[in-house]
Amino acid sequence: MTDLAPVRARALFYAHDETPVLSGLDVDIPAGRVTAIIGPNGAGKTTLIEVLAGVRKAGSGEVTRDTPVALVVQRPDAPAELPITGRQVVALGAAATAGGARLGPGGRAARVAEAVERVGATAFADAPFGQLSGGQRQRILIAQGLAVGAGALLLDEPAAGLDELSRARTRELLAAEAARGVAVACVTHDAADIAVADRVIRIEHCRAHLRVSEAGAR
Ligand SMILES: Nc1ncnc2c1ncn2[C@@H]1O[C@H](COP(=O)(O)OP(=O)(O)OP(=O)(O)O)[C@@H](O)[C@H]1O
Repeated sequence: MTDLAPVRARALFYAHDETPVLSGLDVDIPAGRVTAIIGPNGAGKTTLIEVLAGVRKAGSGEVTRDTPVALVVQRPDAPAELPITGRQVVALGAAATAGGARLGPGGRAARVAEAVERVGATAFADAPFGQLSGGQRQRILIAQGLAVGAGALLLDEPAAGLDELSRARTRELLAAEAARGVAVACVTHDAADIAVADRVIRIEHCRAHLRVSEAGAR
């Protein structure tokens, strides 16, 4: 018998206004695996990941989260004068973690520094977030997700805007998180991300067509 996935949805239905986007989906995001969520533009991938993370409420069906979930959103525009550094954005992730308060200021700072280092952002982390390039902001957001230390890490196109080195580094990071038992799901259009994913969920036609293939690579 297989363990229940810590993040899962059953008979999931979601509509934007009156338009059904997700209809009757059963989705598992298992621990220790990287699940790629793929499909054409407008298929409902972002909607799915936001419903799984709990930032959107399912219209009907059941969404279960047995673990805290960190969501890495697509990089936002940010005004250049926004008074927050990249490192402070990452610190919001460390503060959000279940054990964040117990860590204390030194522990949280160390966790932030580690996450910043893992995404290769040390050189620019202390610049204002709004003055970073799009790819640099994206890397800061990935670091924020890592700093949460949640049992599930859901990412919406983390590779968008990243150079090749940063894409490869992100793939390695996600595999490392899965290797330590995190349930990882990643919306992506990147062929290399899909090739190395343990599982692939394909969403098509804006609704219920769902295919899961298990690579079983790990
Ligand atoms: N806030 C919204 N209000 C109304 N419709 C929306 C909203 N957000 C998304 N939609 C619609 O829901 C559908 C799914 O959008 P979603 O962003 O989930 O797709 P996606 O698969 O992530 O697309 P992409 O690959 O282009 O990022 C699309 O038809 C889109 O137009």
